[in-house]
Amino acid sequence: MTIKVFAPASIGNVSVGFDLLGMAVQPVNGELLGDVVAIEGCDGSNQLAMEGPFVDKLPNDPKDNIVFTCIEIFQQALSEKGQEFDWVKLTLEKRMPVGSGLGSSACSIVAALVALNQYYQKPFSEAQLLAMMGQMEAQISGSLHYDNVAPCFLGGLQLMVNDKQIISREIPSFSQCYFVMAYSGINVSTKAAREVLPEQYDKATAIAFGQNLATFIDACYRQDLPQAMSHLKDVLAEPYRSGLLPGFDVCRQGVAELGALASGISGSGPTMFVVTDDKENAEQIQTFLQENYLQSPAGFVYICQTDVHGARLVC
Ligand SMILES: Nc1ncnc2c1ncn2[C@@H]1O[C@H](COP(=O)(O)OP(=O)(O)OP(=O)(O)O)[C@@H](O)[C@H]1O
Ligand SMILES: N[C@@H](CCO)C(=O)O
Repeated sequence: MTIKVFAPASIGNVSVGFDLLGMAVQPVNGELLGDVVAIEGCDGSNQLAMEGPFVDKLPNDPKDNIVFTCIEIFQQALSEKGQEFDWVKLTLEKRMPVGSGLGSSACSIVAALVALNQYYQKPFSEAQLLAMMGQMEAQISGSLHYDNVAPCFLGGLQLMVNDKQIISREIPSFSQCYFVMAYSGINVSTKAAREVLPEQYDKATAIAFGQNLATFIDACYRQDLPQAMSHLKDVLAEPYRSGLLPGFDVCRQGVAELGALASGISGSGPTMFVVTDDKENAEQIQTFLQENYLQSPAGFVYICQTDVHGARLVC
């Protein structure tokens, strides 16, 4: 029997929590914004097939795909537990553009590891799986950060905590909000977008960062939308990354004039996210971004809300 797992797109950083905060999103029109991985048993050796709208952006050799590495590390972990295993064939439906800021590699990693855990009868706990997901993401982006894999796996708004047993805790999000996600259609590598950041920050920036994050989290717990939105500011990455994103500053100004509550870079970009609590306003913002932010035919704009489910089995 074939098992199929879907893993959703996510907003890394959510402006205030560089590497520490992430939120899963789902389009309100019901489309699947994320990757799907199917798994079944096979003979001889492990296999990976690839399909989907963004398959041409992946490495040609399946062995260079992060999903193949997921199979290898998962089976190695099974061996270390003394558990025998059979060979598997995975099929990756690559629905997410690579280097998009939507957690594209995280979607593949999470869908693959959840599918493997399901196929092999759940040998690993949620925390063990999340640790493996972080390890895989670090291999791709060059640094360990969970702000895409954790929300993609667990759903909702997730805050990374410095505790290996837990790794991530869910924070109450704003279920009334719409997140307009505009992928401009260009590729921004996470590694490159990390290299433009300074090694050190000054005291005023450190204080502003701490205040924004703490105030935002407090507002989430009190469901105080105005306070949350007035502090949704990125003082660490956005000042250095906005130059990599053609049209970002102009569009930011444009959506503010349309009444957006806040906006920012999703992960390392180029996707921009815009927050509003009004559906009609979300539609206006969607049209504006379609007309002004897209740089290539590969771009798209979705109106999303928080995805509270995370990775899940699909038919
Ligand atoms: N299944 C996969 N999905 C995405 N990228 C993959 C996959 N397998 C291998 N790669 C490679 O990993 C790298 C991913 O780069 P990067 O981390 O910048 O992208 P990303 O994860 O798509 O970014 P983002 O999190 O901003 O969406 C690319 O070089 C890509 O070829
Ligand atoms: N927190 C990571 C997310 C990458 O998508 C970064 O901003 O580099």
